[in-house]
Amino acid sequence: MAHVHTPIPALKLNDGNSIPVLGYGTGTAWYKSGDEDKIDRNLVESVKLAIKMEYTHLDGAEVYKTEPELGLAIKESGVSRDKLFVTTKVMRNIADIKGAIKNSLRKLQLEYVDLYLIHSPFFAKSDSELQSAWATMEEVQKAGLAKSIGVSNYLPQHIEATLKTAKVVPACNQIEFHPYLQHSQLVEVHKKHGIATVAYGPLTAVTKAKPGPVDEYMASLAKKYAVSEGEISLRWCIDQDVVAITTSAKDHRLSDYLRATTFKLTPAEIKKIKELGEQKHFRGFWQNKFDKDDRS
Ligand SMILES: NC(=O)c1ccc[n+]([C@@H]2O[C@H](COP(=O)([O-])OP(=O)(O)OC[C@H]3O[C@@H](n4cnc5c(N)ncnc54)[C@H](O)[C@@H]3O)[C@@H](O)[C@H]2O)c1
Ligand SMILES: OCCc1c[nH]c2ccccc12
Repeated sequence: MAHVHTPIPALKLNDGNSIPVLGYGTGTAWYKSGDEDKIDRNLVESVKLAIKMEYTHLDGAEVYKTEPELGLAIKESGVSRDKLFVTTKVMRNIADIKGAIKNSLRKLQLEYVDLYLIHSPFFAKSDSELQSAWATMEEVQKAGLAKSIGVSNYLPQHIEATLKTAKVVPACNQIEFHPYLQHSQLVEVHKKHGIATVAYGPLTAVTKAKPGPVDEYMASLAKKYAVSEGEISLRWCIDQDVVAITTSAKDHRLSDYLRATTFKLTPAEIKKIKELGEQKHFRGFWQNKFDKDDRS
């Protein structure tokens, strides 16, 4: 297990804060379907190992029920709070965002999170519900409970509706993003407003959607850079200024992923993956919420 000690670089957000370009997620491989109070020590130890490996960006959510483990790992790591970038999200308690963040902070044993996200727009039956939820997010930021505020799983129409009344532009939109779901229209909207794109499921093309048109090319790039196809996938995000959130319950994968910070793809390579990826459409999350063919 080769440890790579290149610090993970950060991207500047529109509010002046910085977000590390590679994050460790506690959804997917880790979320708990059972009792939130029953601590998963494997997760605590995995987060501590990640922090030791110099991952600083940790992604949680109230619905993953993993905030207690994140909090314990941060505490037991002994790393100072200001060296870490902690995200959590609100979904179940969207009707009481202030109560939700206070509850999350209590479980995380933290005074503030670096980034607080509305987990999805699907709670809203009207634009005004999106707008009033966002106004409450702004209050949460003002109160110092979250350094940055953003959204997740928003489509262009949700962003435009939110921006009509927003005082603060969302710092980011965390979305499923990989060669088979490039959201080109949405990413254009992000760029226009200075909203950072944060990718979840960045490995999807090589872990869940094979066989596909990028397979052969990804394999050739993995050989060229002496990394795995997964790290090519992460680098493909990072080289487009897209923050990548990945995870694994396997220690060796966490260390392998860090190789994504040690090389760069050429503009031609980025473009070729883009073009090959456009030949296939695949969505791994929230299939019941998005229109089957919606690639925006
Ligand atoms: N906002 C949202 O709605 C939302 C949705 C999904 C995920 N997320 C966040 O993003 C994080 C990462 O999401 P993800 O897990 O889909 O990301 P990912 O695409 O990086 O996949 C990681 C998974 O792939 C597995 N993997 C890695 N290499 C592999 C290989 N060679 N072969 C087979 N499997 C391999 C890992 O063990 C891990 O389980 C989540 O933990 C969560 O924090 C957010
Ligand atoms: O963010 C990941 C997608 C998601 C939505 N609701 C959940 C509940 C438990 C685990 C993951 C999710």
